[in-house]
Amino acid sequence: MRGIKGALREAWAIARPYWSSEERWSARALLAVVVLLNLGLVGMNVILTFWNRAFFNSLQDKDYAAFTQLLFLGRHDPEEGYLPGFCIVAALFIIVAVAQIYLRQLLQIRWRRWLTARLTANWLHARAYYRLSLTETGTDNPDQRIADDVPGFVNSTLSLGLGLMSSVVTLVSFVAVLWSLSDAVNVLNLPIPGYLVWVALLYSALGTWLTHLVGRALVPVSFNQQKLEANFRFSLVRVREHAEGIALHHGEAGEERVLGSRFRDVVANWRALMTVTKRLTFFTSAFGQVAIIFPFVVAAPAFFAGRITLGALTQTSSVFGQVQGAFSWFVDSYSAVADWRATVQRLSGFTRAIAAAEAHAAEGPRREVAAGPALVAQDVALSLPDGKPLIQDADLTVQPGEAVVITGASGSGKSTLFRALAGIWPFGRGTVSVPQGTEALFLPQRPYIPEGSLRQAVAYPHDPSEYSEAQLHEALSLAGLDALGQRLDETDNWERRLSGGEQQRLALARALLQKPRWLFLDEATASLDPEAEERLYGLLRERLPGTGIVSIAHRPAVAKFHDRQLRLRDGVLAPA
Ligand SMILES: Nc1ncnc2c1ncn2[C@@H]1O[C@H](COP(=O)(O)OP(=O)(O)OP(=O)(O)O)[C@@H](O)[C@H]1O
Repeated sequence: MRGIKGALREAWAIARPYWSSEERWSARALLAVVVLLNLGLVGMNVILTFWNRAFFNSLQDKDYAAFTQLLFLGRHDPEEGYLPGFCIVAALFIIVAVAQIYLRQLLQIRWRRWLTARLTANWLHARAYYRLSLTETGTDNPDQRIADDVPGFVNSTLSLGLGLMSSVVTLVSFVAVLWSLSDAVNVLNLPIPGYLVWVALLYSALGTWLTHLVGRALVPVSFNQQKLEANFRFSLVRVREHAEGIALHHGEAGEERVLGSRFRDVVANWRALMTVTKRLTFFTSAFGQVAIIFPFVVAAPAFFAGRITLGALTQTSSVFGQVQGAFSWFVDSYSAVADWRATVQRLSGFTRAIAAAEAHAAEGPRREVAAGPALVAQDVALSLPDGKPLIQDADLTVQPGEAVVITGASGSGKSTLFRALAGIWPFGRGTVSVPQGTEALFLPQRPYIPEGSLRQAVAYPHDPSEYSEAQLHEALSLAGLDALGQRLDETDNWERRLSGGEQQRLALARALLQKPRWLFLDEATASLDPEAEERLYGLLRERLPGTGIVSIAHRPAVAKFHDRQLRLRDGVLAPA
């Protein structure tokens, strides 16, 4: 119970912002209409049981006029009052059922749209996505949280909420009807008030309890099935993503073994699922069969004694069915509730992690506007996500047009310093001051190539329309990618299509095109052959004479294109 209370509180925390957002009035109005339509459906079900009674009475009485009236336009009975015809109720039922589902889906997509936009914005805002990728505190797959858990949360919250409401309303209204029918049906001539209600509730309670006993084994087994299927899919995806590595190692047999073992788990669990489902179906179908006849058996003595009509007998049966259906909703929904709780937990963990990342957003070396023309990093001390110090108070000043190379052993923290200079490393302190209005471009070892056309990839993150055709061609040609000049508008998975060296050339073309005032290169030419590396460094210096360059490089040949050389050793940045 406490678990449910906690889940409700967490769910409310996720849901509340939408229901009090700028869309609140349309959302609330839509929800109100959906609720009313739901209640309308329950109401029509009640009317249908009375209709059912009058209809069977007309059959028993061989009253053809009543029979046709009840089929079409309806009938006024001095005792029963007005009852609409079946055609009218059925038409109304169809319209309400369609409108209810349509508007509910509309509400679902609107809520999902709002929540997705908000979560995506928060995730991207203040670089929470980057901090989360560095620390990974229980937020394993943000993509899954946004793409799967948001619709899962919205859909199950609405369906469980509306299901609960209509089951309660159905239960209450049909119990009232059943109570009114109970007067004429009693045991051994002893009048027991609400006799049928007690029988129905006992029968439903017994049935749902037994269903629960038999069916509860299904929850962990089907949960496991989902997990095992996901593991199998994950292994398949790994083969696709690491196709080259596997092919180079001739690792097919090993992969087949892993895939086989994962799939054997899927099959074994499926067998368990089959066994539980078989047991459950035995029980539920037996119970379902008994349920058809049980209310007739209970009410039949009153019918044969002439105390109730055939219509009252069939009405008793259908009301009984409704009470039982509404009652069993509570038990049938427990696996849906368990899924919903898991979704709520994942989403609220994700939102908490984003909030924590946002709260720490101001941490790490500060970015400031420099007073002079130089780029200045001052007292930059960096640590790892776990707080372990990596670099002690580093200072670096780069004048416009000056080129500095930083070397250091592998793992000494060069890339981390590069991230700090870019202003994205969130662990540490110090300041990085960049002259006002100047642009800095950071090229890591593996350049980021966005989805889309090659034109967009070269201009990234700028709009390609900012550059002329000639400028784009020239930049590609200088970087040694002449052939790609003809394919500027081709949309492809360029990251996979281009070789490692070509991707680095593309990144250098970006620098030659965008002519930033500050250029940072972290092993950005490491995949090029030494001649190409030298030629491109020469070009950068020649074509971007006013640009301050900071390179991180291992190869000594690169050093000659720089004015100064620094070395990072034991956390200290000092002249080499
Ligand atoms: N997100 C992280 N979480 C934990 N440790 C990290 C993280 N990022 C980097 N490190 C650690 O920080 C140290 C410095 O890493 P960094 O990538 O800056 O080294 P580097 O000098 O650029 O090395 P290389 O020359 O091999 O590229 C390494 O020991 C690395 O394992």
